[in-house]
Formats: sequence, structure tokens, C-alpha cells
Amino acid sequence: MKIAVLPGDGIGTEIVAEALRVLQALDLTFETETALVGGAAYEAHGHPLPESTLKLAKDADAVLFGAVGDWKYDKLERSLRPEQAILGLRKNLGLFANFRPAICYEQLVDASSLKPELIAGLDILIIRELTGDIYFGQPRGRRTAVDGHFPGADEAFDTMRYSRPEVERIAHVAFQAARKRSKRVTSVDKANVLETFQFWKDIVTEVGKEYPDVELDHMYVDNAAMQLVKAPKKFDVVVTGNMFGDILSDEAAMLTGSIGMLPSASLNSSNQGLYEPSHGSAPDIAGKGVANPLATILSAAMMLRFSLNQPEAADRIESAVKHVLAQGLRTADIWSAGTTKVGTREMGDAVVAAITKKTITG
Ligand SMILES: NC(=O)c1ccc[n+]([C@@H]2O[C@H](COP(=O)([O-])OP(=O)(O)OC[C@H]3O[C@@H](n4cnc5c(N)ncnc54)[C@H](O)[C@@H]3O)[C@@H](O)[C@H]2O)c1
Ligand SMILES: CC(C)[C@H](C(=O)O)[C@@H](O)C(=O)O
Ligand SMILES: [Mg+2]
Repeated sequence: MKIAVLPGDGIGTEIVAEALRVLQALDLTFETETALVGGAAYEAHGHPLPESTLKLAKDADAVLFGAVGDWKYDKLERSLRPEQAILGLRKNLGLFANFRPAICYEQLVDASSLKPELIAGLDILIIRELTGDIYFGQPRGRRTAVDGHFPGADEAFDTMRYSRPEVERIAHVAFQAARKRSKRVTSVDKANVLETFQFWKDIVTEVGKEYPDVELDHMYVDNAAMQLVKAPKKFDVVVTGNMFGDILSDEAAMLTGSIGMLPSASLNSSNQGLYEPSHGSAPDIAGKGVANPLATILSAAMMLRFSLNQPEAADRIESAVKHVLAQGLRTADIWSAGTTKVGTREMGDAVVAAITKKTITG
């Protein structure tokens, strides 16, 4: 088993270090190789996704990714910006299915900005299509407007598009995931305005006929954004496009207490996967040792389950996380009165201790 480790920028290096220590505590046999990605790779090699990093990721059984980006790169030409590294990895590895589970752990009910009764017991799964939509559609760019409200003015444009097979395959992923859960899928679209999403809705409905045991409903994205904070537990599996999934998953993160709690798995059709927290490089707290490493540690658990066929090891990590939360340990983002504030490293230490001392009670 080979894991490509790509820590990236900002808090990426801090949180991936903790996830690696947790993996090492499991006494499994695997090889890791670390490479630069994002702004760090741009500084060293002049490109955010050097060929050598891409090759390492392609050849590995799984990729453990931190985060990329920093405000200082915002003026670079787009193809050299750190974010192009994660987009390039998703595209080149064909990682079309992004699982973002939003689970509110019992101990963190008070950490969320929502009322406890709305989120206690929350367990929803956002499935975000990850290699299509307006993120990758061509053409895109700048030009002089020939029509519209201001002919002759400078304008910018992107292309929203989905092909039938792209929608079909993510719909199958969602229905199959729902079969292992509460057998309910909500497809989120903007079919009332966008042709791309009427097409999406029609195809998801067609695919849904192959899964008569799964209940399907459709919701417009603006309503979904509202329902997620009004009655989040009404959702089970949510399937949506790339851009809506990006936005709704950050919103869902707050239902779990913090974006520092939301892991993710991005899979291709061979179950090769990239595992990363749903958050970014958090330049505002980078280097301070205060970032929450749990989303990355939980992403490592997803990696063991989905790509490395080690479900028991994944369970051990998840139980260890619950154990440290039950001990009252909290990084600043999930801290509340009566709990103990710890830094990134101490949180990692506590998870490692829970695994190695086998004191986990679940
Ligand atoms: N997959 C990725 O690599 C990825 C994802 C999102 C954003 N980004 C990039 O990250 C940079 C910063 O973006 P942003 O500020 O919009 O989003 P962000 O997710 O980095 O941060 C948003 C807020 O959440 C906090 N936060 C995030 N992760 C945290 C953690 N583990 N523990 C505690 N607090 C945490 C941050 O301090 C910040 O206040 C940008 O360059 C952006 O493009 C990268
Ligand atoms: C950094 C950016 C390209 C990325 C996205 O938009 O997909 C991020 O926000 C995410 O959610 O993984
Ligand atoms: Mg995002």
C-alpha cells in the first residue's frame, strides 16, 4: 500500500502531520511518500502541481491531502495559483465523486451555532460531483461584450455544463450510498432557471427509477441552503453539482460544530481516492498550532475504509476521535465553556494515545 502525502500550504502541513502520526499508531504496513503541492510547489518548482507530484498521486493507492492556497498568490495568473493543484488532481485522477459526511458528534452539539435540538444526532452525506459543472466547463475567460446590458464593455464568462454520463454516474453513486443508509436522496438543482440543472434533474429522475427502494426528492439550491439550517435532519443523502456542493458542504460543516470537523473522500471509478478535509489552508491561523486536525484525521479513516480496505482500522480512528471529544478536549474552533482547549499537536497526541492505549470506549 502506498500513500501519497501532499500537505500543501498553511495549516495543511500542521494537520497532515497529525493525521500521519495517527496512521502510524495503527501498526499497519504502508509506505508513504511526501511531495510539494500548491503554493509550496509553486515556490520550489514554479508550478502548483509539478509533474512529479501528479505522477506520485497517480501511482499511489491513495492520496492524503492537506490544503492549498494563500492570499499572497491571488494576483498570479490563474493557471499558477495554488488552487489549480487540487483542481488538477481531481481532473487528472478522474475523482468525480466527492463524499462529505456531516456528522454532529454528541459531544459537539453545543459547539454548533444552531440550537442543539436541530443538530443532535445529525448524520447527513453530501455527495458532490467534482469534475464537471462551471468549475471545468470551457470556454471561459475575458472578452469585450458584443451584447447584453453593456455592449463594448469588458466582461468575464465561465461555462456551466454537464454531460449525460457525468450526471448518470454521480446519480448511481448517490443511490447506492443511500441504500446503505436511510434510502433517501435529495437532488439539489436550480432547474427553475438553469438548463444544465433541468438536464441534471431529468437524468437523476431517470436513474432513480432503477432504485425503486430509494426515495428521491428534488430541491432548488436556494431552498436547500435554507432547509439545511432550518431542519437539517430531514436530509439523508444530498447529491448535487460541483459548485452547489462546494457551497452547501461549507454550510453543512457548521452543523457539525466547525469546518475543522468535516472530512472528505474524492473517488474515481477504480476507488482510488484523494482524502482531504473540506476546509482550506486557513491563512488566518496558519503557523499558530491551533488548527483542528480532526477533519484530516477523519479523512485518513475514510481513506482506510474506501481505498485501502482496512475498515477496522478506520473504525479505530473514528472511535478514538469520539473518545478524545468525550474527554472534553477541544481545539479553539469547537471550544465551549467547561471543556479543555488544546492545540493541533495536543489533539493529535490525544487521538494517538486513545489508539495506542486501547482505552477507547467508543
Ligand atoms: N481543498 C483545498 O485545498 C481548499 C479548500 C478551501 C479553500 N482553500 C483555499 O484556502 C485559502 C483560504 O480560504 P478560506 O479562508 O476561504 O477558507 P478556509 O476553509 O481556509 O477558512 C475559513 C475559516 O475557517 C477556519 N478554519 C478552516 N479550517 C480550520 C481548522 N482545521 N481548524 C480551525 N479553523 C479552521 C479558518 O481559520 C477561517 O476562519 C484560499 O486560498 C482558498 O482558495 C483550499
Ligand atoms: C480550493 C477550491 C478549489 C476547492 C473547491 O472549490 O472545490 C475548495 O473550496 C473545496 O471545497 O475543496
Ligand atoms: Mg470549498
